[in-house]
Amino acid sequence: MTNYTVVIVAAGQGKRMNAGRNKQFLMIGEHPLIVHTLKAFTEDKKCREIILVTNEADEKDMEELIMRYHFRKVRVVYGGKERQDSVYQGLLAVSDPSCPVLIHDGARPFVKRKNVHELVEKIEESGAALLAVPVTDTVKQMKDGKLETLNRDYLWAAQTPQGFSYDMIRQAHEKARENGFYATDDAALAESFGHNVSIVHGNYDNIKITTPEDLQKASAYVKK
Ligand SMILES: Nc1ccn([C@@H]2O[C@H](COP(=O)(O)OP(=O)(O)OP(=O)(O)O)[C@@H](O)[C@H]2O)c(=O)n1
Ligand SMILES: C[C@](O)(CO)[C@H](O)COP(=O)(O)O
Repeated sequence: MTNYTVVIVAAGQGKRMNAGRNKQFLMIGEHPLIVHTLKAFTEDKKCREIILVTNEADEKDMEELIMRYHFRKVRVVYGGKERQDSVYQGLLAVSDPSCPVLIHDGARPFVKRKNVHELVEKIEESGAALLAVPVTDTVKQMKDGKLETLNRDYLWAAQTPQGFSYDMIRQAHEKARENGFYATDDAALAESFGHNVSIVHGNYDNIKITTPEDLQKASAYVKK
């Protein structure tokens, strides 16, 4: 398996967490959220470079964490208004465009190395892939007053990391910026650019910490 780069986006506001500060610094067990996420990659020999995208206001605290935990291979850059803008800033900072690039939410601390490696192998085969899990609820679509039940056999919940060959995802981001197109994940940009994106079956533990309830679940998970 080849080496890879990861862009970790952590420049959000954490509004739905309502903690009065960026949720990335909230404690899960003994460590801040973002430290759990960083460790998933700093401890992986296949990960060559980590671009950590942060807010200007959080830069000092992020640098302090990086020093305290002796994290190597991490470079900090500033993000943008939307998640997609932050990813783009991260992509601009990547040193080696010949490696596949993974894009990961700082807010997903429990990604498993096995899944990351399966993802990188799939990107080597097909150029673009994401971790996702089959949806377990019945999903309804309400549009123009009409309710429809979507066929669950075809539905997957998208997670991160999502990974791509560097040139392809950078071009997809640039095209989206030209057209003012915003999507909630990076795979959607590759799809809109006409690329096939493969799914790698992820893990239900790879949750995104979005609300106070997620933080409680995460704390229970690390205790276990
Ligand atoms: N302008 C932004 C917005 C989001 N993110 C990052 O994208 C990930 C997924 O976003 P989300 O969970 O929505 O985080 P927040 O934007 O912080 O939360 P909220 O939407 O509740 O404000 C997070 O790691 C977040 O820090 C980012 O880097 N830059
Ligand atoms: C990219 C993502 O994690 C896929 O599930 C998700 O869309 C990002 O979260 P947001 O709340 O849409 O920023």
